[in-house]
Amino acid sequence: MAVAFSGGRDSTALLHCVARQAQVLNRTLEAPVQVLALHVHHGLSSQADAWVQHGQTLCREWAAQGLPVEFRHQRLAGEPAAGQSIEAWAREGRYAALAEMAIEAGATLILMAHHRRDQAETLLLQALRGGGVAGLAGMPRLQQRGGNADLVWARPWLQQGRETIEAYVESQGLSFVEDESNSDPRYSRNRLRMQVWPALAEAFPAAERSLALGAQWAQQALALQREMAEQDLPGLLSPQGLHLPGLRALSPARASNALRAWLLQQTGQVASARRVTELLAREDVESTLSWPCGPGVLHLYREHLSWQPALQAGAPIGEAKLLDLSRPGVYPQPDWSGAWEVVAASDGGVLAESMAQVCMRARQGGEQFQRQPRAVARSLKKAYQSAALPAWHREGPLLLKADTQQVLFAPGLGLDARSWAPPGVPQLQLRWLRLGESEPAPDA
Ligand SMILES: Nc1ncnc2c1ncn2[C@@H]1O[C@H](COP(=O)(O)OP(=O)(O)OP(=O)(O)O)[C@@H](O)[C@H]1O
Repeated sequence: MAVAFSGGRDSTALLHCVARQAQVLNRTLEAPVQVLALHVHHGLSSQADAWVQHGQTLCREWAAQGLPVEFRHQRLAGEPAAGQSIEAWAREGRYAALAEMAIEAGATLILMAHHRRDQAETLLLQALRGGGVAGLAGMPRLQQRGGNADLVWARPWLQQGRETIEAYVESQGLSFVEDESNSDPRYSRNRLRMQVWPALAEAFPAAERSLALGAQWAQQALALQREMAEQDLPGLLSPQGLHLPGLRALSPARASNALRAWLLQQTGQVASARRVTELLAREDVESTLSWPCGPGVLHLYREHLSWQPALQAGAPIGEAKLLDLSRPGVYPQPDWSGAWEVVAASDGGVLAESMAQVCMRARQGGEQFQRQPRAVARSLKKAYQSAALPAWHREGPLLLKADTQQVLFAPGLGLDARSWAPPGVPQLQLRWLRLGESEPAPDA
């Protein structure tokens, strides 16, 4: 068993409490329980090394006093992706690191020290962001994450008042660290804690308890929503996708619920309220339409919605790869869910020898592209902007000359004019085909 141990007051109390119970249990158990204290160093605070040190020392002292506790830690590598908040990056990295440490040590249960005040704050913050039932449900007591069925995450103190934990820490004389970022007003939770909570608790003394109860009701409502979607979706799904008129035949609330559940299953992301409302209100269900949606593209075709993951420019899809495309044929590229089609032509193409050694890779930024022979090469980004190509028409890898890394072919734009062969001489035309497409992609 493991405790996610930040070194802060609450997880110090939880770790101590669990270790004491394990100590008592171990007197009667044949195979003694060892409590792992798992700490994540986010690499964000100048204090973080000292927190690791503190955790290590504390656990050693407790072990010396007979508590069955062992400290482990992991430092996060990398940094937030473009557009990702530091908080989200740290949270994701923390959960991944905790899971990795637990699995490595053979633990199947990780306890976290969130308590009733944390739950009340979560509900309030979600409400203030306009969150739906899933947000208002706050944090679950038990959960599995990332499809890993071997690991259970538990919050045993979710019904525990903050004061009780404070009293425990004091009575046991526990030392803990204070994270200076907990008073940084740039974080909404801190603003809520510092500016709103004191006034709220004074005006409504039962606020913490009542809000935590509200989260419990929302958890029930969330379970009902999920059950409803499980009942409604199978009848609406076929190999063509989700039948939009069938969906709209349901009551508005059920239709919206089923659509949101399906979009979440497909994209792994919560759909925006605007997207859901707009899809359900569409009259032109016979039209062929596509929208960027989460990490992919949502298509409407013959009354059915389907979703395809996009291979985004710059995404880490495989390594750069050297190819010989100097002969006509189809060259599947499973990493990219597509294939190169090379056909013999007498104009609009590139000389076969230029295709004997080409480099295929994702966009990295900084590439140049020339659209016309008498134009100048300019940034690929600008070329895309002026071509006003929707993102999903830019799918597929770049092809570059292997020696100079000059772009030969860009998805959606086609061949770079610097490589065009003179008309009339034998040459090759190139197309990027997406898997499952009978028609060529509009690059050609
Ligand atoms: N760096 C970390 N390493 C391990 N677990 C962590 C870390 N940060 C947070 N946790 C876990 O997530 C819970 C909630 O996180 P939160 O950021 O509210 O904690 P905190 O204020 O840093 O510390 P505490 O909850 O211990 O007072 C913690 O109680 C702990 O179980």
